[in-house]
Amino acid sequence: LAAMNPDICRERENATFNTETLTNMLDGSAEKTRRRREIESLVINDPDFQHDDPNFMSRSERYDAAVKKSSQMIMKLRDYGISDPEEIYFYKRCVHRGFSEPLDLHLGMFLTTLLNQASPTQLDTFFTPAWNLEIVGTYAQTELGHGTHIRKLETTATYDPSTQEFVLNCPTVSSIKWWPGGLGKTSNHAIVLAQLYTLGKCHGLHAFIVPIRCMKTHQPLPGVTVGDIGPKFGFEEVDNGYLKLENVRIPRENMLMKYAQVEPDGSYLKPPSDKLTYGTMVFIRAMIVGESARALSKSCTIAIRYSAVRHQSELRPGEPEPQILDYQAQQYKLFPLLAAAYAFTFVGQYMSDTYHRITGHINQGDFSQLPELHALAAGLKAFTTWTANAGIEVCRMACGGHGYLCCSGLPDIYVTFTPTCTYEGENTVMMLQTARFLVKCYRQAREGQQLSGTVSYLNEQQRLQPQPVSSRPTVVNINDLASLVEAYKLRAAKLVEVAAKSLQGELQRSISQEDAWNNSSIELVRASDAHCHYVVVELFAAKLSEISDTAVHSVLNTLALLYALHGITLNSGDFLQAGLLSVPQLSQITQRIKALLVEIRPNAVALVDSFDYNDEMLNSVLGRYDGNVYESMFEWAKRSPLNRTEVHESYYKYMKPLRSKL
Ligand SMILES: CCCCCCCC/C=C\CCCCCCCCCCCCC/C=C/C(=O)SCCNC(=O)CCNC(=O)[C@H](O)C(C)(C)COP(=O)(O)OP(=O)(O)OC[C@H]1O[C@@H](n2cnc3c(N)ncnc32)[C@H](O)[C@@H]1OP(=O)(O)O
Ligand SMILES: Cc1cc2nc3c(=O)[nH]c(=O)nc-3n(C[C@H](O)[C@H](O)[C@H](O)COP(=O)(O)OP(=O)(O)OC[C@H]3O[C@@H](n4cnc5c(N)ncnc54)[C@H](O)[C@@H]3O)c2cc1C
Repeated sequence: LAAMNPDICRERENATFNTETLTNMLDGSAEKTRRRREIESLVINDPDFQHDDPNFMSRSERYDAAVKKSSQMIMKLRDYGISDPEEIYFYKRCVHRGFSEPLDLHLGMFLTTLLNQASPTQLDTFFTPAWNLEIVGTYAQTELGHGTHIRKLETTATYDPSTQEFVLNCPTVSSIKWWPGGLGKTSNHAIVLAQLYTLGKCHGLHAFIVPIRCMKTHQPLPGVTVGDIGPKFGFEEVDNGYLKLENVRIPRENMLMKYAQVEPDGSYLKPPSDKLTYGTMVFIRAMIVGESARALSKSCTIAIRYSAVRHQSELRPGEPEPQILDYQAQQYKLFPLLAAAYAFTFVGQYMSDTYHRITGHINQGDFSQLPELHALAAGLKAFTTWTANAGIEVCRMACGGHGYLCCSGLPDIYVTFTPTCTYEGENTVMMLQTARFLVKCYRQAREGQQLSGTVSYLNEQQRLQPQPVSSRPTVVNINDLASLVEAYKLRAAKLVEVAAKSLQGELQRSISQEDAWNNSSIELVRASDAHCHYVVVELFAAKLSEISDTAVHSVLNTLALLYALHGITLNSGDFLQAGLLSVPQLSQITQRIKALLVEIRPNAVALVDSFDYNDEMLNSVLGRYDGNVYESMFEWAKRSPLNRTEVHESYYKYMKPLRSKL
């Protein structure tokens, strides 16, 4: 066993707080940490889950290995009696080392849609076989022609009362289902989103359980054309697929009927809200917020540990080369991202709690908070994925050339994470959904309604009327987190107002509501962004009040200040324009940020250690806990398939003959 790298040892010795205390806080409690580690070690010590490096495998081999692991995973979850969704998720993440896998859509969307949208009778019929993996399903909504504007999806489900069946059709090329994970080769069923026609009338999108492959032979059923859509930017383990349905008949009982129903005679019963069909997307959007935190915290772990062991260039003449983590510019790249990773972890927990709380009410028949849940999940999904996506790339470049190697782990994190900006609702489109809610709330507040929840600040609009900057006291105290939260809130209020006024101005030019909306999109997206930024800063600050350990409190307070101040510098125009900040304060903020970087520096490694990614999960030579990066990089390179023979066959085939010809 190689000794621990001395630099990284020193970093750990210099930390001012106990990493285990912080890990427990991130997990929720010491018991939760213990259980998570227990589950992870079940996987790590399991010989069935030892695997070849996917970087040295073809796509087909990678898919094969992933299906093998997924199948074993299902058996083992059963054997160990792990059935809590959160614990399944820990286990799954560890088995697949953070990669997406062929059963994701089955576990994340097929089962969830069943649970939320099937009637009790349908649950009896479908849930147990799906839980036992006899039924393997996916969520087939997107078509070649439409991903975003789902009201225009073209797949139809037409009810035939004579046989009490639905007849499903993809009538055009653009109506072919395209993208669903696990659809190409793995699934034998799909939840298909289709336009429901009954008694000659279209009732919009509804969800149907459609068998697509024979349960015995796994061959596609008659009328079903199904396959893999081909290699992608990443997601190599996943068989994202296409599906064309031609006169495929399914029983009436296969339409999910918890809310909307079609009676045997074809009459249609409306759901209490037609947005309930979109519920699974809200669930995954809420989950993605936590994924942003994970992707960013992993990337920071790799880049910060590596920066602690990497020495480069000369800082002071005659002295040894410093750790690259000592460069202010390096700290300025990484520490705000570290702060964001912490912020998003707390926001992810909040989003998950909020989802479960409001879904609880929905299940009791109270739909009043659905619009806020939708707006929050959509906005925070977009806000956090955009930041994390850009942040992963910053971390990669902060590792210099070695960050470009697959063994750094960073390319895989990036290609696996980046589609979260697109799937489950393209980010710009999601920001515009949040803006729609904000503008509505703004108008309600103007009409005198009292708003509650995350938008309650819009109640204070009278107080926020524009005043000349000079006549108004400067709002921000840059050393006080509560004051920074207030500034973010006022910025959000201001930008919501700017967006609402833009709409109003456009409408006064007597153009249509829709054109006014399109002509105000830039303001609308900015308003949502400011709203989400406020929510994140507010939640980070609120989290601090729950921390009793003074050492941990102190270091997280520093991170929260850095997160808030750095966000102000990135958006200084907004704060200046709104009169929330003065020009001299901007340079004070820069000075304050520099001081915060210095404060964080001795704790940087401990702060990433606290995320508690074991080496198997991190899968990065640069992010290794022991810091022995060069040795393991050399070992990894030796295993490259090109090195299997000393002389590659291409030499004999092309180079050698060429030489004799010249
Ligand atoms: C024993 C216990 C068992 C437990 C088992 C539990 C199961 C789990 C088990 C284990 C857990 C393990 C976990 C496994 C991990 C799994 C990992 C999962 C990985 C997932 C990978 C995902 C891959 C990707 C999938 C996809 O991408 S699916 C497709 C997603 N597609 C979209 O998101 C489409 C985006 N478009 C839209 O959402 C909409 O069309 C729109 C653009 C938002 C709306 O357009 P518009 O035309 O305006 O819509 P309208 O219909 O007119 O509605 C306007 C109106 O509605 C409101 N609205 C809109 N959306 C919603 C919503 N979702 N909810 C509520 N309200 C909504 C909108 O605000 C408007 O309201 P107003 O009119 O009032 O203003
Ligand atoms: C890896 C991956 C996995 C996926 N898995 C699934 C799955 O399992 N099941 C499934 O059903 N789907 C899946 N999808 C599809 C995914 O949900 C869609 O790609 C996504 O919803 C975006 O839709 P789109 O591709 O039609 O983009 P488009 O809507 O065509 O977006 C293109 C551009 O147009 C802009 N735009 C579109 N509408 C508006 C608007 N109203 N206002 C302003 N700008 C607009 C967007 O901002 C974007 O810049 C997956 C996609 C990927 C990449």
